[in-house]
Amino acid sequence: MVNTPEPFDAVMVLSFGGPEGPDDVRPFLENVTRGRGIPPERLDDVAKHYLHFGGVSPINALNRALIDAVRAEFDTHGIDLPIYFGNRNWHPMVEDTVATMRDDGIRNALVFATSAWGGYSGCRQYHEDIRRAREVVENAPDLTRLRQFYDHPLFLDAVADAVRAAQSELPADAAPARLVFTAHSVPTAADATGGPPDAGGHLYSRQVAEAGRLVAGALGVDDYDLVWQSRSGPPQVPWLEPDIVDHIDALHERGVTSVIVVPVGFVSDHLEVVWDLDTEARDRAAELGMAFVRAATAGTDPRFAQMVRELVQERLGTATPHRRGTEPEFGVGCNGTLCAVGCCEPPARPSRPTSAARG
Ligand SMILES: CC1=C(CCC(=O)O)c2cc3nc(cc4[nH]c(cc5[nH]c(cc1n2)c(C)c5CCC(=O)O)c(CCC(=O)O)c4C)C(CCC(=O)O)=C3C
Ligand SMILES: [Fe+2]
Repeated sequence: MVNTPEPFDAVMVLSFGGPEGPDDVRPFLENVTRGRGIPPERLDDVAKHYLHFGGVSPINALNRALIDAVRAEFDTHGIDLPIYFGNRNWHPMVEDTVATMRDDGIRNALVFATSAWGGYSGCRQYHEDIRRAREVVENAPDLTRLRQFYDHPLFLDAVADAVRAAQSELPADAAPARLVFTAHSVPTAADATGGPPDAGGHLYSRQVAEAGRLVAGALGVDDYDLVWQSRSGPPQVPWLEPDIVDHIDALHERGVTSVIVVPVGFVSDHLEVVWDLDTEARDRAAELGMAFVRAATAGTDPRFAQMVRELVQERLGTATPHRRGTEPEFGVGCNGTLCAVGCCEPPARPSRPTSAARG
């Protein structure tokens, strides 16, 4: 008997997860930072950011809206696959979702992870989530991750249009705005090991840089900045810099009076965007008398759901892959298999400082 592979029979949207009420905040943060050497002071701080918004991160609602939009895309394109939702750090947890899929008779699903990027946090960790869920769920379906999409034209076009919209929101008398792309910082050691061992490293920061370059190019801008945000971890551990807030200071010192911040590193307006940019960075710009507009994220643009549909169609063999970048693109894997042995190796975790060491 010929062993033909089973057809794909479902799609799972796999994301980070976020709290949906004040009581969720602490247990959510414990899940995120388990064993990661994040100082307790940082956690207290981040908890305050969440509690400032009633303990609700926008991320789950945004993912549910994305799933509705992808459902509509599937329906108009005759793609008859159910869509499931699972998270790494908060309910619906990926383990529970995979159990539900198994109970529904799903055998071979595609997985759309909501990060565009390679690297440990954006890519490998989603493979680890898939592997962990399949380990705890007996008779779990096969789960094949879709590719990284940092340079997908529909993603880049959505970001470019968000910048155009931001430009039109600037006060009429503002000077032409400096374009500043921003993405989540990661430890420089983690960035260095990003990608397969023989591919030169720094996959995450290279892809972010290329996405920024492609968006700026589409806008005809050749002088812009790329900065980082939302660093955590102990201060002695180096993370990608400069930080967005420090960069606003630096721009002010150089006489820049108007800025558009483009959170290209984030697919939707989750907490790092609404706190670190819309609160901290915006307040600093206001103190300095700078005009400040934050461009929208791509996740709610209809093109983003179209892109998810296209990525699925690529795997169904009904669409050709579209991409604009030249950086290598990885991320595909079945059942938690990495792109290559040792791909995106996490750095050694710094141990938590003891209370004695903290004084
Ligand atoms: C590269 C990257 C992305 C983009 C790729 C992707 O989208 O996956 C991302 C996304 C996100 N990060 C998020 C939240 C958090 N990240 C943390 C901590 C960390 N992030 C890191 C990196 C990234 N993170 C790293 C290296 C750490 C240090 C600890 C560790 O090595 O893992 C912490 C702990 C507290 C803190 O220190 O801030 C929180 C609460 C949320 C949800 C927000 C919401 O609730 O709306 C989202 C989408
Ligand atoms: Fe994060």
